[in-house]
Amino acid sequence: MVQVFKVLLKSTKSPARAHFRSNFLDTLRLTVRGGHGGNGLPRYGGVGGQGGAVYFVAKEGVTLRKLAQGLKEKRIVASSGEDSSKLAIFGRRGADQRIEVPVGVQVYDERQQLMADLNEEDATCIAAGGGTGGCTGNNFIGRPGDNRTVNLDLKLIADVGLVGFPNAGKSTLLKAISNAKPKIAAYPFTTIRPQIGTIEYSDLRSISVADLPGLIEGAHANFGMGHKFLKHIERTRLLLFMVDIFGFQLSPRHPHRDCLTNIYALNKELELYDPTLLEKPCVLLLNKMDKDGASDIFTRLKPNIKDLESRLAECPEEVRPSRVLKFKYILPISAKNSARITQVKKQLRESLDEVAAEQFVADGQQIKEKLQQRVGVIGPKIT
Ligand SMILES: Nc1nc2c(ncn2[C@@H]2O[C@H](COP(=O)(O)OP(=O)(O)OP(=O)(O)O)[C@@H](O)[C@H]2O)c(=O)[nH]1
Repeated sequence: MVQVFKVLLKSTKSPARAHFRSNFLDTLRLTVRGGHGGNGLPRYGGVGGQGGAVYFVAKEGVTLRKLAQGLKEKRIVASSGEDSSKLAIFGRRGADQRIEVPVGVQVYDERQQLMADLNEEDATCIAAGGGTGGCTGNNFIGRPGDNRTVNLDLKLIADVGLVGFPNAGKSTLLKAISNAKPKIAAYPFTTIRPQIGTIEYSDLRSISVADLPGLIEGAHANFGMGHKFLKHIERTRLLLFMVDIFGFQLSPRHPHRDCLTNIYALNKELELYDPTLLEKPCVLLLNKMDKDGASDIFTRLKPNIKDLESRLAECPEEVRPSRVLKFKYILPISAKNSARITQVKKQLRESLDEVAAEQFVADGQQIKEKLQQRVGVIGPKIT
């Protein structure tokens, strides 16, 4: 009987669902409390030890999932400071709680105010300070430490953010240009977590590319996974758009959109998420050029893709952006056959170098302006 139940219960578990379960965790909510300050000793003027603090340190290789699994509970409390005593007039400080978090985590308090942006290795943030020890200022009664709920929000850091609708061939491209091993299948939503691949060049230069899945038309209205993964795009320096040259249809209930309309739709989704993203430099890849008829479509649409304003009026209103993208490069490729992949790598590198050069000039100008403001008109002349 037990065996029968076991079999029956097992059979209710759909194998397909297991595939959709993602191990990726990019937000984590924790309660943190600094240690209580130790009491002072009024008779001897003894000072209680300060409570320990809870602090976060950014470390490569740490993931939020590992962190969550490593914690016994989602409440982290630092130790209290020691009371002052005749033997130890100055009470010992309570032990801190050091929590390692992934690089790229932003720490928000309960009011959703940003407390810290831990975007480089060893960046540190005190999440909850310890209470002060008892002393003359507080009648020798130790104070409680900070107590708050914090949200850890991970935003991946990559040089290039790869965006496109499902089934465009993003995973295939990532596999062809980098060391990543994403899952590839002929149905949409195969990729259910952001993947990062690294492109290695012969001169040891490397560029990281993040495949940001789940973007669909209407994601801004929380369709599908909504904009869950789009936040990761904020920290990329270059956007790499990918569309299927034959267009895309999300489901039989949705209209089939041709390649140009899909570019407008991607443009619109980004605009709705954050209009400043449209200012990022971007490159467009038109994929599946190996298939029959692809070259004709490309020849026909190329002038319109180069100048997206030209056919904007014909674009269906629901996917029409108010500001169009301007691509640095437009490349027809076949990710599957690795056709023009070397050129993609080359263009990505060149585009990033251009971005870095522009940033360098902009930073220089900013420093100059700041210096000029500081020295004013009577200071030394800054050229
Ligand atoms: N003919 C052809 N098929 C391709 C090409 N690139 C990808 N495909 C196929 O298109 C399908 C989808 O490819 P994926 O790489 O999984 O697409 P994706 O954009 O990562 O899809 P999601 O995981 O749903 O976001 C697969 O069947 C691929 O084999 C190409 O250049 N030519």
